[in-house]
Amino acid sequence: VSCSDSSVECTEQQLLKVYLRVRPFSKTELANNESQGCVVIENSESVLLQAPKDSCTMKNSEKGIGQSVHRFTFSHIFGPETTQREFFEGTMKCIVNDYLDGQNGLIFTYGVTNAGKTFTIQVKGTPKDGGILPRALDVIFGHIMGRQYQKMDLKPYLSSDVLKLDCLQAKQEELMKATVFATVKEQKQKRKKKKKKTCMNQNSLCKVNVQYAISLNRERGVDPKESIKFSVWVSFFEIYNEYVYDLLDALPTLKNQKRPGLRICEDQTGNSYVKDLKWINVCNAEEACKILKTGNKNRSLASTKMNRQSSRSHSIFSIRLLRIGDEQEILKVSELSLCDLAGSERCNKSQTFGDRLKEAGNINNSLLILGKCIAALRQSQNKMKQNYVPFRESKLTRLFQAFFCGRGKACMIVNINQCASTYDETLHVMKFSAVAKQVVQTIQVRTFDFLAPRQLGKDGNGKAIEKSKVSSSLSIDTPLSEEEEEEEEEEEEEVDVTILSYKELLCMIGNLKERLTEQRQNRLILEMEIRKEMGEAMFLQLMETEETWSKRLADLKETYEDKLESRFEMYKDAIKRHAYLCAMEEMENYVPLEEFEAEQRKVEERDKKIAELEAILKNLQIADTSSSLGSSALKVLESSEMFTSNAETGITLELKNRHAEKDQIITSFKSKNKELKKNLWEAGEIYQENIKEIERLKQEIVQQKQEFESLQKKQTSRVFELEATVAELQELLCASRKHSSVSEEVNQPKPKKGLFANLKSSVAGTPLKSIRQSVTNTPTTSRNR
Ligand SMILES: Nc1ncnc2c1ncn2[C@@H]1O[C@H](COP(=O)(O)OP(=O)(O)OP(=O)(O)O)[C@@H](O)[C@H]1O
Repeated sequence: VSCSDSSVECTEQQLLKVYLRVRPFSKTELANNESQGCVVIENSESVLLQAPKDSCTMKNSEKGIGQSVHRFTFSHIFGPETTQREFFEGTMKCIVNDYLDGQNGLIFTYGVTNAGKTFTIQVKGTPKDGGILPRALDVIFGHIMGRQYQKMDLKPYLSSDVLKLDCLQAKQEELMKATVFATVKEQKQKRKKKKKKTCMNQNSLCKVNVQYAISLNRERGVDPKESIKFSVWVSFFEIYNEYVYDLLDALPTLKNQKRPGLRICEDQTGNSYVKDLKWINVCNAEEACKILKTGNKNRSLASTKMNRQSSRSHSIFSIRLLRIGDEQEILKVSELSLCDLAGSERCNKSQTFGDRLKEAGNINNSLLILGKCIAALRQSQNKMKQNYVPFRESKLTRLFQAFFCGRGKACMIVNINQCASTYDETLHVMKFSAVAKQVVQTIQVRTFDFLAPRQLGKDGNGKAIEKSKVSSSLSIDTPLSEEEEEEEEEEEEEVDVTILSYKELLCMIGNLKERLTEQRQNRLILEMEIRKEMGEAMFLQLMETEETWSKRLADLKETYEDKLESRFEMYKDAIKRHAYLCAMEEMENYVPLEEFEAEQRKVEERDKKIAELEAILKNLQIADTSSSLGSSALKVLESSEMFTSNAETGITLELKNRHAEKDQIITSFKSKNKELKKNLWEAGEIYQENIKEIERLKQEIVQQKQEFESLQKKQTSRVFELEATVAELQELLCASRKHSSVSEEVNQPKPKKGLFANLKSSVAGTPLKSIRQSVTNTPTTSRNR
């Protein structure tokens, strides 16, 4: 603790208290095998988180990214068996005590949906087992018991001031309170039976808690006869989709009517407050609980996959305690705020769509900014220099800003469940809280004189109050249209200038200028940090996406492979069937390769024989041989045909045997078959040609025979002619010889004359022997003749 002036200001530095509460398993969770030993509480300050098999963390650690086991330390850890009372005493006692001494306090619960945040703060379940809020109320009212300020003319105003109300305004306050309670009554009448039971429970709870409060007061050494009076005021609002709504405003009855949104402003001290928020004066814990109930009724709840009654907004219940002196002077105003943050679940896990998706986006965004603020606060401590803290980026952090900047004590309650299915989210929450735990808070210890609240109204700025009241009534009664709301948002000034004097305005401008320069300087650093953070977040997201896609890819590959395989089998069968049918159809024409080759050889042989035949036929002189050759060629052809038909029967058998094993050969055989057919056709052609040739040769033989015979006849007739000529010549010769012998005897030989004389000389020139020889060359038959 460091004090600059002990009577005026003291500052205290302490680490932000972060408590962990582990929720027990529900029956359904146990049945769903959610209990996989993910959360192991080592001792009251340390917990071990072990990644279950199917979590992203485990998969990443298997890839070498990150670890599967994480250890976290907290200010205190409360196990699943911890009762509500034990939890309250372990966490809230100190804060509530400080609050009663005039210190501000903020408690916020953080955790995934269904982790027990609302259970921890409020009265979910049985009323006997109330959370920290009803218990804190009991302690507060126990503390001020018998010392309550009975009137309603001193009302909290702005962030920490008090407004002095006149009679009429005080009456209006009473009326407003009655209106709020009337809605509870209406509800009560509807469920009379249930109400009786609840009231009894609440009464019994109150009795128990009042006794408990008295004992606490005794512990704290409170004097019940102290002259100071107390006035307690409560408010309850929610931040839903970055809009602030008063939960004590009745919900619009008309369907298209919009809920009036409230604005966050800053007063002259720079502290944020919700403008026009309803503050209700409560006399006891029961009344405060009624307010809580009314607000809960108007709260944005929805049934998500993970929680049937999930809070979709951040709700803040605030209790302002006015310490009033003997002369109605305000000595102190302290505020205790309990914030039930919406679940920090991820969209895919909770299967959010439409409105739920938008809500989740806004919830995650404001929680992200809260995380950024906490990280920035921690960094500025480490670097020992002022760091830009983005408080103003979300409504939630704007309201929390004062608590982190010394206006009071903040404490964080981290709620987790032990379910394996939400492990990754739980780990994220734990990492967030690990950063938060390192934040050092600088708390201004408020002494009696320090920052005494301003009392406005009767002796203060009456004009400002009037204005405020007018705007308040306007804001509450007239719902703004969407455009108007947007316009207002744009025009919105952070400070409610209506309450400031000219000097204050100048001062504020100066402050703003300073802040602007500071912010400009910090902007570059912030940008770098954001880039880094974004990079890290994107890397993680990319890793997750890659993993999901690679998994999907593998699955797809597998299914396609299966499909392809089955389709391939199908096609194979179809081809087999088709080939079989084709083969059956073409069975008669089918000739195996060996047979085809044998046939080819035969065709070649036949060609040879035909060639020989042709050679023989050319020799026209040997007619008999040629005719016999022709017949033998015919026989050869006939035998080849017979051979082919025999081969065909063999082929059919062969095909049947081979068909099953050699599907692939079918195609090649088909082509060969075609070739064979072609060859056979060619062979047939040749065969036909040969037959024609043989016919032609036969005709030629007959023709030549005829010519030969006619030639023979001509020769014979020629021989006869020659023989006749010879006979004539012989006669002539004889006659000439006789004549020559007579003339020799009588006269001198006479000279040769005319044809006869020439013939005689030629016969005399040609020896008789050669003539006879030519005659002997003629056939014997003709010679005989
Ligand atoms: N410590 C506990 N002991 C027994 N039951 C618990 C405890 N904490 C929570 N539960 C039960 O768990 C369920 C979820 O709790 P709760 O609604 O408080 O979660 P939440 O974190 O507020 O969820 P959301 O963020 O969605 O509003 C409730 O049924 C509640 O009764």
